[in-house]
Amino acid sequence: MPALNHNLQKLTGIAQKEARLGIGLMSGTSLDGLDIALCKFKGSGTQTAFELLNFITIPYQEKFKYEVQQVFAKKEVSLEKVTLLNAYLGTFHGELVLQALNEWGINPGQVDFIASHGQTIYHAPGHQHKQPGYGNATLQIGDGDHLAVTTGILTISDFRQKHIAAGGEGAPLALYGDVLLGSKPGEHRILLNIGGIANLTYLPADAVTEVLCTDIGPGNTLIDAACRRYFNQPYDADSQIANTGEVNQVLLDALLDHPFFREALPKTTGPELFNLEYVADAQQAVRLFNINKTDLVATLSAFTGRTISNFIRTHFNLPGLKIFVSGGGARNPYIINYLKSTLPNAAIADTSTLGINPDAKEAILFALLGNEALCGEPMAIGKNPAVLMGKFSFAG
Ligand SMILES: Nc1ncnc2c1ncn2[C@@H]1O[C@H](COP(=O)(O)OP(=O)(O)OP(=O)(O)O)[C@@H](O)[C@H]1O
Ligand SMILES: CC(=O)N[C@H]1[C@@H]2OC[C@@H](O2)[C@@H](O)[C@@H]1O[C@H](C)C(=O)O
Repeated sequence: MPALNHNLQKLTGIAQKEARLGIGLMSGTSLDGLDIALCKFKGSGTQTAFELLNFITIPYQEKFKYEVQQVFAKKEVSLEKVTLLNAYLGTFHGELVLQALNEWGINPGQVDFIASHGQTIYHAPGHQHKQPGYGNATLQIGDGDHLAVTTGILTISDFRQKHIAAGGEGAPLALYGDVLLGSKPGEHRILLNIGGIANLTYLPADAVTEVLCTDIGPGNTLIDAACRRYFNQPYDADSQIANTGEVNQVLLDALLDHPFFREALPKTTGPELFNLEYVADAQQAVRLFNINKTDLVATLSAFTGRTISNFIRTHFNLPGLKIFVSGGGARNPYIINYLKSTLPNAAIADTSTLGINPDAKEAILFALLGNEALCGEPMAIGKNPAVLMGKFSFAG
């Protein structure tokens, strides 16, 4: 039998190791920076033992954010810019990984794999694009080959395509990590992530078949967009703006009146739908042409709170429900207080009470998916695609 080439030999060696060091990378819809989580794994699937060794978010510079925004969540963009950014981002993320490893005093040679989400620039589930003849689609850029060659580390990337190929919408992938890291027999749990978009995984006390993972609607994306446009701030730090505004009930009702909220579950969305045009359309529908901008931020914050609490009350009105929050929205007091006051029967805490750093959770998820791609088996969870995801890029 011919010998395996050096890449396949190395790959097999990593998959068969007793313990693996993996880096998970997440660059979310908020475009705030690159989350880098260095994790140690033993085993896979339900036998996974995992430890977060280091975590950092390296913030993006304004110039870089501006470049990505040119091609982000827009129907028409420069194809040249997409092509340039696809390569640039892969190399850039690789450089940020090297920077983080240097700060942590770790030699890249010690790391077995990188699992990279890339940057979503367009998410197009069928219910949103409505183009006849086309199915669900999504596009993440930041090619894995560039990461692998820049760092010298085996890289696994582009996780969402397999999920779509196997019948999903390409998101949320949180499901696979949440089941492994967050389930507890005997407890009804919700793992709620409030990033640009809010999503949750419902983990019932016993039946894995009833696990549900879905996007809910906007998380911080509309609040951030209004803060950028009207206050020249990237976000509403500690809800300082929302807390001084008044919620406009008429606008809030108009924002809530959209077919997305009536779509079958599970469903996904993104800033392609939830953007300032969505807000302008809602204003138009109720002929509210002038609104004080502080009240607008309060109303958008209430919109996020209301969609999340409506969703949880409608689908999981259970005694003893425990909700664990992650993502930047866990640090938005307006949203968290809104949830606490409208879901009085649920215990709400952030995921640190589970030993999961709330800012690191999504980067950990991708590290975990990378570990599964290397040595796991497809997991059947309810009706979700039972597939291993990710494409392999070798350094040499
Ligand atoms: N102190 C704070 N006060 C209010 N909001 C905050 C605070 N810190 C972070 N945020 C919010 O969290 C956002 C970043 O969240 P996160 O990093 O979870 O998003 P993301 O990973 O890009 O999103 P997604 O999960 O949708 O891809 C910021 O843009 C801001 O809206
Ligand atoms: C297409 C895409 O990038 N979706 C993200 C986004 O951010 C939150 C929400 O929308 C979620 O569906 C998803 O990310 C997480 C990591 C997921 O797939 O679980």
